[in-house]
Order: sequence, then structure tokens, then C-alpha cells
Amino acid sequence: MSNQTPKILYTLTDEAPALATYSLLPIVQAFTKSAGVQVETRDISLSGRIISSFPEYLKPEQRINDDLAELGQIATTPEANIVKLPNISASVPQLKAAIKELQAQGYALPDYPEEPKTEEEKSIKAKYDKIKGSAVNPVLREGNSDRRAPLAVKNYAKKHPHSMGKWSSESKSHVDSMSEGDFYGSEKSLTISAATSVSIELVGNDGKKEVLKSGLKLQEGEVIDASTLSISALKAFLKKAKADAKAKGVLFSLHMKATMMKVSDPIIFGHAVKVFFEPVFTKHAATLDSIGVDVNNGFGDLLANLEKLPADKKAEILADIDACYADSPDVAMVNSEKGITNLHVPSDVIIDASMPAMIRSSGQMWNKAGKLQDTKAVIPDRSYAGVYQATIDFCKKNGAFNPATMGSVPNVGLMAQKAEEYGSHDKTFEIPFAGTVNVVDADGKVLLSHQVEAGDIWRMCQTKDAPIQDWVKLAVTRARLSNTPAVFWLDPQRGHDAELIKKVNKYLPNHDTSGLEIHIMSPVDATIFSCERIKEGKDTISVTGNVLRDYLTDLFPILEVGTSAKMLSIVPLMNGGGLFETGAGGSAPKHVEQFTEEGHLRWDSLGEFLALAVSLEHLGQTFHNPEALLLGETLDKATGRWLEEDKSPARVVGKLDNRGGHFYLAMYWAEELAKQTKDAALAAKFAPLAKAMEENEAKIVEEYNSSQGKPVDIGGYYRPDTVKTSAAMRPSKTFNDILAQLA
Ligand SMILES: NC(=O)C1=CN([C@@H]2O[C@H](COP(=O)(O)OP(=O)(O)OC[C@H]3O[C@@H](n4cnc5c(N)ncnc54)[C@H](OP(=O)(O)O)[C@@H]3O)[C@@H](O)[C@H]2O)C=CC1
Ligand SMILES: O=C(O)CCC(=O)C(=O)O
Ligand SMILES: [Mg+2]
Repeated sequence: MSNQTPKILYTLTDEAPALATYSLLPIVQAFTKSAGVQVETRDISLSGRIISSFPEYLKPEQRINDDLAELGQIATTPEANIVKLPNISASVPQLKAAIKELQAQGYALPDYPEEPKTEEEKSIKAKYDKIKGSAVNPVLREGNSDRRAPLAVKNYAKKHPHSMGKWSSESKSHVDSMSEGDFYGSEKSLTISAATSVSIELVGNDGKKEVLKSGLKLQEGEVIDASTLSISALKAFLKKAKADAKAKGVLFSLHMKATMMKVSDPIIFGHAVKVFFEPVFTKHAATLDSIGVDVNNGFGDLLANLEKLPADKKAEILADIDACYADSPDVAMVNSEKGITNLHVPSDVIIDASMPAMIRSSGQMWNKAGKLQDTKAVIPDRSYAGVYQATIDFCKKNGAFNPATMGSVPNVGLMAQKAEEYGSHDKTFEIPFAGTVNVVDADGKVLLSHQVEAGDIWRMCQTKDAPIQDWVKLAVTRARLSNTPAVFWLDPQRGHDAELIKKVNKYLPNHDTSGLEIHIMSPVDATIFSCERIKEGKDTISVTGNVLRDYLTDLFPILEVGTSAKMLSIVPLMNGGGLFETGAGGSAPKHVEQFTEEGHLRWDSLGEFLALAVSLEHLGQTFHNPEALLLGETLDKATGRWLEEDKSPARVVGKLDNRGGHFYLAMYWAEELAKQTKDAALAAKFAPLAKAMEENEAKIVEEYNSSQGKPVDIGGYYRPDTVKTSAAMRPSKTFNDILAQLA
């Protein structure tokens, strides 16, 4: 491998991180090129993925490579070195908006066929559905997850604690979940003793049989589980939750993961919308059906479709909606000025980020008057909801956490090879008729079985053995390296977790655990244990499955350091390569809105800096490349200084933003390279650059800051115009000229 060109693949994504890339990548490429390291880009943006899926509809010059497929393949090779920025996991409304924008830009793409009739439409829908939801991360994540706040980041947070809402023991905020009929209550699981192939069959109460899936290959040692959610129980629960929110005078707020759980959660979301607006749906059922309303895409879909109706009919329905609002608890708002509620679009409120944000704000969310108010967080399934209730209880009892003193909860997450719920989409079904769902093996033996009613959701998950072994090893390695207690968050009451507990107990003895503190606790107990420790300033590693990996790596970072953007997020790929994710958060659509309205980008690129440093280190080690190692080391030092000197972007216009922050990183990085003594040639190359930046610091900052305060046109949202965006993101001519000297 050492005679191949060392190469980092840097991903082009969406929204705020994509904007930031326009400013940061030229710096990175200039620096790395000078040291003989190549940084190439791969387009995995939503628009890029759409364009590359429909070459036959496009002019030859519009066609682009399927970079995601290429990266997915590379991720399984030892030389993989990928820096992955957050991307949009598109809900249907986002997908449609992106298609519309691309069509307007001259791409003759087909519309998204909501109800496909012809074979062609079915094939178009299948292609779009592959792009929908979380379609990138599962492809690239050929390894487990190691997410933590580096020491420099914790120290920065302690020195500059972010604001944290106070907690009162009187708070009425709480989590509400089903008490029966959910996935949690119905989960069954087993470990496969010999490789086989299974099918999933629905046998109707009348004997009718439908094969839902066949030929699903299972490996020896693989854990499978299946569970079902009863729709009648869900509806009854939602109805009760709505009435209870009204009785208690708290906001009603639904928290799902409709992006990642792209089959099950939009259905649950749709039921919540229908239950909340029940009188409207009952009275206008036929009309709403005739205009093609699909509330799995949110209440916004209903509002958009009303445009198809004559004015008087539309007014009648709108009046009934108003009457329904008047009779209901207030709904938590995404944007109170624009009247957008949490029920409008399923991708606006995503549980991993939304619950911690609520907990950071005293357990409150925004009401329609734009004021914070106590909230009922509706999380129908019980599997993980208890973690949030336990955190809320902890804050009610002990007051808010103190970022200046609190400890840390890093995470080791089981994620590889589409583990657990996050790989269940192709085995999730909305049941067409009442009966029994059976998972049947190659010998015709029924492995798992559930009674279901029409409309229920049934799903099966897989967790392969090799990733489990790797996860246990990673947990022990992290516990050893950081000398920190590690807790496996596994619930013996759950079928799947019970199987995993057996595996953990089987594989832990393969490692030297002497002197390490390792526990297995249910998620609720683990939450209490970890919260008590962080309050005392102590660290505790959470070792979790895939969903809690996602939830906890927003929850604790948001409480500890204000945002999960500051996380180091490493995916040691199982075949030896490295995937370096930038932060643990998403693509921050709110930041784009602020940028286009007032020219200030508050996106914090710290996650990119951290990821790039470990990517360079990995590259240096894999290819025995001292220049890459040196670039990584100096970047790490520069990042440390960047934090010490507090060059993080401000939230408000007129002050240093993302772009000015990049300039400071470049200056510190050049200074570190000029200062080091391992490579005199590199030092000589970077010394004049550092000097030029130092001498022009004030002028450069002025050029950045004075570009703010006015609307910015980037010529597109999902596919911005590259020339316009580059100009907007690189407004300092002085800095651009200095950087050009490196070329
Ligand atoms: N790894 C990935 O690819 C991920 C992708 N996503 C996708 O991202 C989109 C948005 O998801 P959402 O749930 O809103 O979560 P986000 O993490 O994008 O946003 C939540 C909030 O977190 C803060 N934030 C996140 N990243 C940064 C950063 N680098 N700098 C400063 N603040 C930051 C912002 O808060 P503030 O308002 O305080 O500035 C932001 O509004 C969706 O399409 C989702 O599917 C989500 C998670 C991970
Ligand atoms: O892929 C996605 O949709 C979200 C991923 C995510 O939230 C995470 O990994 O933290
Ligand atoms: Mg997440």
C-alpha cells in the first residue's frame, strides 16, 4: 500500500456543511498539496445522488458518476480514507423540493411518482426511494462508531460554558410513551446457529399467504429480532396523549426519526397527524383522499394539497382546522413566525437533536406565541424513550447540568453492516391484512412469529456477529486507553438486548479487562448512573447499540459542549480503512437560512478540523507518509489554539463567522508548520505564508466581516451555483491571494 498515492476523499454534501466546504476545502487542498497529500472530492449531496441516478433522462454533459456507490465500495478496502460531512437524509417533501429545483435548473428529471401505476413509474419511484431518508450513512459505515469530545474541546467548554436553561422541580415537561402494543413490548429475538436463508411470510387469518420478503441470507452467529407496533394501540395512545397535554397545559410535541427510520416512522408520524386533526380527517375524508393528501409526509402535505381545491372548499377545511387547533393542546413550533408546527414536516424535528435541545432549554419548546413552554414529548415506542425521561427526572431533581464542571459521556456504538433498527428498512412492512407474520428458515422452521392486524407495522432487524465482536473490542480498547469506566446499555427485558448480553459476556473474556470497570445496565439505569457521574465531573463511556449511539451522541455533547458539532467521530472500518465523520450532528438547515438572509454563517467547522487531523494521521500511518503525519499533528495544534483563542463562529451577524474562523485556522496551521523542526523544507514553505497572514490579519478579518449584513444569492438550495457560492464563501481577496501563493 505504501507505493500508492496517499489520498483523502472529502465528501461534498448539503446545506451548511456544504457551504462551509467552499471556504475550507481550498485551504485544505492548498496545504496538503504542498506536502504531497492528495485530497479529492466526492459528491454525495442529495442533488448529486438524484442526478447520478437518472443518466438516461439527462444530457450527456449533465450526467455525473454515482460517487456514493464508489465510496461504499472503497469503504470496504484497507486504503479507504474518507472524510464524511453531514448530509441531508431526505424526507419526501425535501426530495420533491430538490427534484423541482433541479428541473428548474434544466435537468429533465422525472417527478416523484407518489402512486406509481406503470412499470416505468414504479422503477422511477424505486430509484427515488433509494435516495430517500438516511441513504448515505448506512452505505459508508462499514465499521463501528467511536464518538467523543477531545480534551481540548472539553476544556474549551469548561472555560467558555454555553448557556444552559435552568431546571425547576416544578417543570411539567415529560416524555409520554405507549404502555403496550409497541415494538418494545413485542420484540422477539434469537441467534442464528448455522447459516441459512429466511423468508418473511404473512399468513392471513383466512389462510391467504403473502411472501413479504424471500431469500434473506443470514450468517452463523447473527442476531435477528422482530417486533410489531399495533396501530390501534398507537392511535389510542396518541388520542390519550393529546387529551393529557391539553389537561396539563403543556405543548404537544412528537419526536421521531422519520429520516433514518424511513419506512416505519413516517407511518407513525402520519397517524399522529390524523389523530391530532381527527375532526378534519373524519369530516373531509373523501375530499382529502381525492386530492391525494398523504400525511405520512406531514400536515404540510395536507396544506399544500388544499391548493387544488376550489376556494370555498379550501376555506371550509381551513376553518375546520382552526376549530381543531382551538380545541386542542398547543403544538410545539418549528417556526412560530411562519406558523410551522412540529407536525408539518417529518424531517423538521428529529429526535436525536430535538430532545437534547429541549432538555438544554429547561425542558421547554417554542409555542405559537414564540415563547418557551413546558412540553409533553411524545415518543410512542418505549425502547429508548426512558433515557430521556430519566434525564428529565435527573434535571428536575438536581437542576440543570453545569457545562463548566460536568464530566463527559463518550460513546462506542454498534453500527457496522447496517446493524439493528437502522438497517431494518428493507424488512419493515405496513401489514396489508390481519394474520400472522412468520420468519421461516430454509428448512421451513418458523423462527419468529407475531399476530398482526391490518395497518400494523412489523419489522425485522439483523446484527451480524463480526461487528458485535469488533464493538466489544472497541469498547475495551477505549476503556483502556482513556482509563474510563464503560457501561453497556442493554435491557435484559428486551429480546434483542438479551441476546446481545450473552454475546458481550462471551466476547469480553477474549480481552484483557483487568483493572477496568465494565458494567451492563438497562438504558434507564445507565442514564442515571452516567448522569450522576457527569454531575460530579466524572467520565463514563456509553457502549450502545445503533439507535442509542445516535441519540446519546447528540444528547450528551449538546449538554456538555453546546453542540454535537464539536465531536470527534471516528469509524474504524472493519477492513482497516478509516471513515472520519465531522461532528455528530446534521446539516443545520437553519444556518443556511441565516446565511442567505444576512450573510452570516454560524456553522462551526470544528468537527471538520478534528476529522481531518485524524484522517491525516491515519493516512500517515497507513502509507508510512511522514508529511501526512506532520500535517495532522500541526493541524491538531492549530485546532487547539483556535479553541484557546476562541475563534469559533459567533451566532449573530457582524462578528466572526465560519469563514473568518477558517482564516484563523489557516494562519495557526501555517504557523505550526513553519515552527516545527521535523521537516525543514515544509517549514520554509509555510513561513512566508504564516507571515503574510499575520501581517494582514486585521485587513482580512475586516474583509470577512464587512461582507456580512446583507442577503446572499447562492443560486440554489439543494444545488447551489458553484461560482456564486464560491464568491460568497471566499469574500477576502487578500486571504485568497495569500493562499494562492502556495500553489
Ligand atoms: N451525519 C449526518 O449525515 C447527519 C445528517 N442529519 C441530517 O441533517 C438535517 C438536519 O437535521 P437536524 O435534526 O435539524 O439536526 P442538525 O444537527 O443539523 O441541527 C440541529 C442544530 O444543531 C446545531 N448544529 C449542528 N451542527 C452544527 C455546527 N456544525 N455548528 C453549529 N451548530 C450546529 C444547530 O443549532 P443552533 O440553531 O443552535 O445553531 C442546528 O440548528 C436532516 O436532513 C438530517 O437528516 C442529521 C444528523 C446527522
Ligand atoms: O443518517 C442519518 O439520517 C442521521 C445520522 C445521525 O443522526 C447520526 O449518525 O448521528
Ligand atoms: Mg444523530
